[in-house]
Amino acid sequence: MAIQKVMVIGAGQMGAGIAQVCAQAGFDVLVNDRNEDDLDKGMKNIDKILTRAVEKERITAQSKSDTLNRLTPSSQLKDAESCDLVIEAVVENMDVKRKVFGELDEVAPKHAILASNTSSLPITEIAAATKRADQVIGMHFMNPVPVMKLVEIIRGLQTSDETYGAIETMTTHLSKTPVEVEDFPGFVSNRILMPMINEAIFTLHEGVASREDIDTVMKLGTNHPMGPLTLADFIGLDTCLYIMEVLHDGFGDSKYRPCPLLRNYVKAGWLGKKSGRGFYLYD
Ligand SMILES: CC(=O)CC(=O)SCCNC(=O)CCNC(=O)[C@H](O)C(C)(C)COP(=O)(O)OP(=O)(O)OC[C@H]1O[C@@H](n2cnc3c(N)ncnc32)[C@H](O)[C@@H]1OP(=O)(O)O
Ligand SMILES: NC(=O)C1=CN([C@@H]2O[C@H](COP(=O)(O)OP(=O)(O)OC[C@H]3O[C@@H](n4cnc5c(N)ncnc54)[C@H](OP(=O)(O)O)[C@@H]3O)[C@@H](O)[C@H]2O)C=CC1
Repeated sequence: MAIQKVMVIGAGQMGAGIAQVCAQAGFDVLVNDRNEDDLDKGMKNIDKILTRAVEKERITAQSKSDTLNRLTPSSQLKDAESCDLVIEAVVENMDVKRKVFGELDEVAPKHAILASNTSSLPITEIAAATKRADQVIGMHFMNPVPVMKLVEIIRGLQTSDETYGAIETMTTHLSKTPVEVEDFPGFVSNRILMPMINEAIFTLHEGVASREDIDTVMKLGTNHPMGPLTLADFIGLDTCLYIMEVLHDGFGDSKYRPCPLLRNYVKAGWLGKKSGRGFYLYD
C-alpha cells in the first residue's frame, strides 16, 4: 500500500525537521509529542524555517502555507491508527524506544511501517518489541534535516524486502539519497563521526588546545563546515553520550569509551545548543 499519511513521534530538533520535509513532499503529517510545550515549540520551529525559506525566495508563500496545512499536531499515540508510516524520533534510549514501539504496535494499522530515526541503537532489538518485526526499519536522517541529503536505511534481522523498498522509495520522494546499512552499532555515520567528536573532547579535556582552537583546526585544516565541539553542541551532548555508550557496549572495545568531560557536561544539564550551554554558550 502506498504511503500517504505519516506520524512523526517526538517534536524535537530531528522530529520537527522530518515532519517538515515529509509535509513539503506532499505527505499528510501528524506531529506527535507527549509534551505540549515541546510540540508547540516544534511547530513554531517549522514555521520559522519555512518563513526563512520564503524570505530567501527558495519557496513561495503559497508553498509554505500548503506545507503548514499538511501538518497537524497530535498529543496521543492512538492517532497513529490513521497512518501508513510512523517515524519515531524520541530520545536515544532503548527502553523508551521499545516502550513507544510496543504501544504503537497496538494502535497502528496492520499494514503500517514503523521506522526509527535512532542514531545508533539496534533496529532488531527495537523491532522485537512489536509483533511486526518485518515492518520495522531504521530511517536515519541527518541534522539539520531540511539541509542534509542523506538517509541511512537500516535493515533489522527480520525487515522484509517490501518494507525496505517502501522506505527507499519514500526517501527518494523526500529528495534525499538513501544508503543501505547493516544493523551494527552506530551504523556507518556515527561509527565514524562520533569517535572523532569524542576524541576532540579528550583533546580539550587533556588541555591540548582551547575549544576555539580545536574547532578552528578542524574547520580550516580539514574543511569541516563546523568544528567538532560546535557540532557536538549542535547535535546535543546527551545524544553524543548515548551514541558513545551504544558503541562502547555494542563493540566491547575501550576505544569507544566516552570522555569523562562529556559525561560531566551531560550530568550538569549542559546539553549544548538546545539547553543554552554546552562547550559554548547560546542565547
Ligand atoms: C548525530 C546523528 O545521528 C547524525 C547527524 O546528524 S550528525 C550531524 C550531521 N550534520 C553536520 O555535520 C552538519 C555540519 N554543518 C553544516 O553542514 C553547516 O554548518 C550547516 C548546514 C548546518 C549550516 O551551514 P552554514 O553555511 O554554516 O550556515 P547558513 O548559511 O546559516 O546555512 C546554510 C543553509 O542551511 C540552512 N539551514 C541552516 N540551519 C538550518 C536548520 N536548522 N534547519 C533548516 N535549514 C537550515 C540555511 O537556511 C541556509 O540555507 P540557504 O543556503 O538557502 O541560505
Ligand atoms: N540530534 C541529532 O543531531 C540527531 C539525532 N538523531 C536521533 O533522533 C532522536 C531524537 O533526537 P533529537 O531530536 O536530537 O532529540 P530532542 O531532545 O531534540 O527531542 C526529542 C523529543 O522527543 C520527545 N519525547 C521523548 N520521549 C517521548 C515519548 N515517549 N513520546 C513522545 N515524545 C517523546 C521529547 O520530549 P521531552 O522533552 O518531554 O522528553 C523531545 O521533544 C534520537 O534517537 C537521536 O539519536 C538522529 C540524527 C541526528
